Parts: sequence; structure tokens; C-alpha cells
Amino acid sequence: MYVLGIDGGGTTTSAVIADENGNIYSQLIVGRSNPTAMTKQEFEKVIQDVLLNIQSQNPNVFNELSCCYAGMAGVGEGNYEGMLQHALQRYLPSKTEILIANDAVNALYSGTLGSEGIVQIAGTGAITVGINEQHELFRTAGWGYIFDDEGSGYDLGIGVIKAVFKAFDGRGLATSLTNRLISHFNVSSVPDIIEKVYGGEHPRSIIAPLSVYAVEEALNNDVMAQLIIQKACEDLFISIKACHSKMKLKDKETMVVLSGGVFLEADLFIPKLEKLAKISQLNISFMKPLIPPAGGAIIAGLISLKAPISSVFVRKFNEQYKSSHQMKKVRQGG
Ligand SMILES: Nc1ncnc2c1ncn2[C@@H]1O[C@H](COP(=O)(O)OP(=O)(O)OP(=O)(O)O)[C@@H](O)[C@H]1O
Repeated sequence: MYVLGIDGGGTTTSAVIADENGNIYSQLIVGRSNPTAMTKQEFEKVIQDVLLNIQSQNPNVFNELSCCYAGMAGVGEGNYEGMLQHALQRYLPSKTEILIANDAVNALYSGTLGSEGIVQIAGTGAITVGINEQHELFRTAGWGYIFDDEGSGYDLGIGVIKAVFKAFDGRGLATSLTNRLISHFNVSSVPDIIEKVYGGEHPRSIIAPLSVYAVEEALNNDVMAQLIIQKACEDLFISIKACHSKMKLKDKETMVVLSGGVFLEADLFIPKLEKLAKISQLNISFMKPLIPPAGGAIIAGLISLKAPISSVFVRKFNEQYKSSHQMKKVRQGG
């Protein structure tokens, strides 16, 4: 049984054709496909490019697709499902079932492999989404970087800049983050950072990448960086707890999947989150994703087809899946 899984996000769109054993037949990673942040024409063009490319890699398998599961950013927030359905229908075989959902479903199933649970996404932004056995979605946080998105890459980046300026003034402890920012922005003094932050691209794209310094310097035992990470964990936990309460899970054991760039070093976050869960007496466990989000879309598609998922799925899928870095090397002939 062949499923096309699409994971459409604010930065990249990943599409994969796979079967219930985790064998991959076509794969592609392109730029963003968030209908809330692009014109209808731009969005339709991305979908067209994705489907034509995926088809050209393996036309025979493409023609036999049982299902296309598209988990896309922005779905559920506006009236985009119709537009997406229409765009997909144009290029897919007529017998292929089309299912559309929010990309949080992909992220959750990349860890739980189809079971209910909560996914805490922390990339450039941060949002908590719970999905129960009835496939109902519960959302907390993630209302935008200006006043929300606590625990996101942007939020950590703001924490880094604040710590550096406070240390400069003597309002805060000296921190190794200062040298990291001076070298990142290639400036000679802390005040020179201001022009770099205000003078260029969108502040999100300048500030969010600084989150990596909070993580790295926390691992290097810098006190200020550790405080930034601790605060992020506390904020993220408040959102997880609120989502858990909305889902009315009570004492039922619940998995929380940590997904997104901020959690690349998940082991820094997990013990802190576990401690907070223990204090709150919540029966939740935190886990890293087992497969990429596009694999989560394949799982969701297989579940809707009531196809059994093989015990070798995760291993085979991970062996055959190429990261965006590997895909780039293939395109460059490396
Ligand atoms: N090693 C790292 N340590 C800490 N933060 C990181 C690291 N790598 C990436 N990030 C953060 O994650 C962000 C990228 O996240 P991700 O790739 O999950 O998706 P995104 O599409 O940009 O975000 P979103 O899900 O909010 O749309 C970066 O902007 C940065 O803030």
C-alpha cells in the first residue's frame, strides 16, 4: 500500500512516498508551504512542483497511491482546506484518497506512531497540540512572536540578547553569550549589535537562530544560558499542562513528543520538564521523535487506510530517508 505523506511548514515542505514497511519510493524537500504566509498562486505553485517532482521520481508507484496525507501549517486556522484539496486533486490519481490536517499531527505521530498524545513544537515559533483517540485537536500557545511563543527559538534568542545587554550594563551576571554574539554579528562591541538586530531582515530571522547559543552555552555551564533554558522549560510546561487539562486525560499515561529545531539537544530539556511534571503530579513522559515529520504523515495515512504498520517501519524509514542536507548533496552530485 503506497501513501504520499506531506509535511508543509513555515520553512520547508517535505514529501515522501512510502509503504507500510517503511520503504521509501520518492522523496523531496523544498521551501515553505504555509498558506497563511503566502499568496494563493505561490501556494498552488509549491504544491504543483512537489507533486510533479514526486511523480517523476517513480511514476508507477505514484499512479498506485492509495492515499495522500497532507499535514500542513495553518490548516484549521483559516479556510485553506478547500484550496489545498483542489490543488492536490489536480495532480493526484483520481482514486487516491486525500486527507488534510494540521502539520502538528505529523509531528505527534513522528513520536507516538499513531497513538494519542501531546506534541510540543519549538522551532522558530512554539505551539502545543494535543490529539486524542477521536482525532480531536487541542491547542495551547503559539499565538505569534510579538506577545507569545514562549520557549520558541525566537524567545530563546531574545533571552540571549537580553542577557548580553544586561551583562554589559552590570545589570546581570557576566556571560559567555557575550562573546558568542560578538562573533556571530561580527562586531567589536555589544552596542554594535543593536544595528544588526534592528537594521536588517525580519527580526524573527535574525533573532531565532541565536537560540543555538542558549543551548550550547547552557551545556557549557554558563549560568545565564542555563537560566534561559530553565525559563523556557517552565513556560513550555505551563502550556503542556494546560493542553493536558483541556484534553481531560487525568491520570492516563500520556506521551509528549518534543519536536522542532530547539529540541535538537532534547536531553538538555527532558530532565527539567520531567521534574516539572513530577512536581505537578502529571502522568506524562517526554520523548524525541522516532522518525521525521513526513514519516508521521505516512503513519497518519496508513492509519486512515486501516493498514497494519510493520514492526520494521521505523528502522527502514530512517535508513532510507534523506535529510535536507543529504538531498542537497545528491542534487549537487556529492
Ligand atoms: N541546535 C539548535 N539549538 C537550539 N535551537 C535551534 C537549533 N537549531 C535550530 N534551532 C531553532 O529552531 C528554529 C528552526 O526550527 P524548525 O527547523 O523546527 O522549524 P521552523 O519551520 O523554522 O519553525 P516553525 O515550526 O516555528 O515554523 C531556528 O530558527 C532556531 O531558533
